[in-house]
Amino acid sequence: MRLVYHILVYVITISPIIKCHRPFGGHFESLDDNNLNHLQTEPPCDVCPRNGVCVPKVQCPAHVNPGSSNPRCHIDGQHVGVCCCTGSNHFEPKETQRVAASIEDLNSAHQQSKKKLDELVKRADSLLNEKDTVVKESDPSYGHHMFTRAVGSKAQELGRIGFLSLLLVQELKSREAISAEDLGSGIHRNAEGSFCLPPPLCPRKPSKYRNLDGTCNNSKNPSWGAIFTGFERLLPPEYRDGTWAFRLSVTNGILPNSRAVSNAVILDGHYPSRSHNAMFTQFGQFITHDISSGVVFTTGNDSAISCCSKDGQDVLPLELQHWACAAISISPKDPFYSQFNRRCINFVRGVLAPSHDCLIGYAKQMNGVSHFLDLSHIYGNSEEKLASLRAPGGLLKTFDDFGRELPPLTKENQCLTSNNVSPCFDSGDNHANQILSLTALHTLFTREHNRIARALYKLNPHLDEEALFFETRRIVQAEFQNIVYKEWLPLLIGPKMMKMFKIFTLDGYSQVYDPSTNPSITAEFSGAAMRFGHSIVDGKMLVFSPQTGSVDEILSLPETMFLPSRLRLKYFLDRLLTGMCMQPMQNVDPFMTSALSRYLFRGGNPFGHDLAAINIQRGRDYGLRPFNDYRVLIGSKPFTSFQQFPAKTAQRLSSVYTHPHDIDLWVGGLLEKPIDGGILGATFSQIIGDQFTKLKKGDRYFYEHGPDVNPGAFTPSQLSEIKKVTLARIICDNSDHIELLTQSPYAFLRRDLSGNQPVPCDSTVIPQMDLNKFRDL
Ligand code: HEM
Ligand SMILES: [Ca+2]
Repeated sequence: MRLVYHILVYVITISPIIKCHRPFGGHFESLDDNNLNHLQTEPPCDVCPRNGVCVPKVQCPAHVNPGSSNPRCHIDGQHVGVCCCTGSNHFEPKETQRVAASIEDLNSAHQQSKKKLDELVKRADSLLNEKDTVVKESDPSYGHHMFTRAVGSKAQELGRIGFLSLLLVQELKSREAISAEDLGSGIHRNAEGSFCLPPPLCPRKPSKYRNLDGTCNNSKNPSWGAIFTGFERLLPPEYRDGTWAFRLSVTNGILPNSRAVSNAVILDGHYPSRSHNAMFTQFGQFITHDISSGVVFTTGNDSAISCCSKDGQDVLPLELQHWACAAISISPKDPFYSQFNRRCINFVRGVLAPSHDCLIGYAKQMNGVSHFLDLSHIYGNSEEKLASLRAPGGLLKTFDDFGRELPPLTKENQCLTSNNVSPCFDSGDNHANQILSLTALHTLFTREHNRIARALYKLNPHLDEEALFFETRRIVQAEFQNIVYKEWLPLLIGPKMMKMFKIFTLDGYSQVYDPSTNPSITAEFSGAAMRFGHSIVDGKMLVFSPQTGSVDEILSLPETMFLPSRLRLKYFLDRLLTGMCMQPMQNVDPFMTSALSRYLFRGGNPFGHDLAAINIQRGRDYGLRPFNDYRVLIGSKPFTSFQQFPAKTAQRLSSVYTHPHDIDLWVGGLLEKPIDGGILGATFSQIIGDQFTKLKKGDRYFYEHGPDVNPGAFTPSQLSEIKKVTLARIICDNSDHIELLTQSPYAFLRRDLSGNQPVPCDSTVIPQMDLNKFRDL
């Protein structure tokens, strides 16, 4: 119990109060917060001038601009931040209006860009007749396609409009009708409406339940957080041309090849965590799938674009490449792929989102799910999808496998094999089959919905089916948010960050809803920071029988991808859940299992994809700035010499990168030492802390917000019941109870930690929510 107690105390401890000694000016001893190396010489002070608000540095990007003066301050009298008057804007507001392009320029550029798009589409369609331009289903790249495609055709349709906006910007830029600063700030008024979308129509009286697609959450900005909108940015992108082209090295040459960086810096290794378990890892991916899903371009007939030829033996010649191709070439000396004669990793660029506000600028990549934590991967993002998932009685459809409820079956091509014996499961996002442990979480939350719906019906027989379904959804969404903020996130970023971002879960309603906070996922979060998760995946999956007390199976990861049929075995779910809670997570470090860096989605092949190379390339696709820029954003020092890294790391980095300033964000973030009480370095911690702050402050329907702001608010007594729910309770209530009859109370920590030994599921140590508080809804 003692170790768990310490970890939890960690999570809720208040760090010592830093006193504000003097007003601005003068010197002070460095307040090195373990990893928050503050650079300025100003002492912090409690009161911000010019009505500024004291925020963590990551939330005030304008502070990095030359000439900006954001004095340091104490957040809550305890943590060091900066006084901010610019919010999440990248630039200080200008006193003079910028000169916009003339209407004539805009109109003619508009015509030109439409013509260009037509030509590009025609050319792309004609490529379909050529050999090797579409990915074969047997190729590892096909698994990647299955993972990055959106539900339905709307993403690609809207992506065309987003792409048209980009062509317009590029045309304006070639005419010098748009300034670099306009591109950087991403704002420039559009001339004609067809580039942008009408705002979503919202009822005057807001609904008690969130919209499925995330629209109408914010009454002034109803598209904020909606599906198919763009990722926002902490810092403006770094594109070579200011719009979409991959960035260059500081030396003006091209950046090192993404596969070469993966080979040199991201190694395979086994470094198990002493505290966190594989359930923590899996829940991270489950959270990700709710809030972030980049979509990549497909061909006109929605097939997977291939940028490689002859089964990956080469990169396609330029004249045969789709405009969205950014293939990663592989060196003939590659230590792994060379033995299979592979010289090319397929890579297709992310779809661009059209804007809702008719403002254009640099490319913004599209999110293919609602940005909010609303279990959209369970319920879907549209009426049609939800209709296909619903069953009578306020329930979600399930597949009754001899009395065991599994997610419903799908005939869509989402698995490597699919027939009556080897089922393939449906979900809100079509990604549930990616890995068995993910399918297990989909199973738990689908069952939780049905468990609550049945119980609510007994308490509220008057409720019609519609109300029963949506009341249940509201409760399950709240349980999920509670687990994310109360259990999972503190174990990720640690108590200091939770405190600094003010996202601790306290009793009662929270008072932090802020209608000026845009909840959207940032490109930095999606394209790099949250991908820390790829480093904590173990190449093996433990299946453990609690009944016999022995390991039942150790599955190698590739065997668990898009092959969910094991879940049909009577004992499997209980044994898998037990194994996930027992097995350690891998540490966050520059090590990644070769199951992801060499064998990803291998199917029947002796090799697979390299997820590390893909992450690096995706960061460049998204225009993420170098790692150093984000270090400066959070108040840490940039790296100016490779010698500042440990010797071996320095040698690996310098074998590929020309200068430390070129290091990609995902790579650099994994190299940082974890901060106190957390498992991530300072840069990833702050990018992720900022994101989860936005997802709370900018979500009107957040479960803790009270009736003054939240149309779906719970009563105080209902809220305190929801706050009792832990993942351990969800596991206990929804496993098969064939072998899993006990569970560790802290489901994200290893079962072998003292104090976390399994207790019977009806033990009060794993509290239950009293649904009686939901009578008379
Ligand atoms: C076996 C486990 C996993 C596999 C096979 C996997 C695979 C993938 C793949 C193929 C992509 C798309 C890459 C691209 O084209 O850019 C992706 C994206 C991503 N993954 Fe994972 N992943 C796994 C686990 C995780 C975990 C544990 C986390 C977090 C804790 C995570 C976070 C992310 C994020 C944030 C993205 C970007 C999502 C987006 O497109 O917006 N993944 N992953
Ligand atoms: Ca969502």
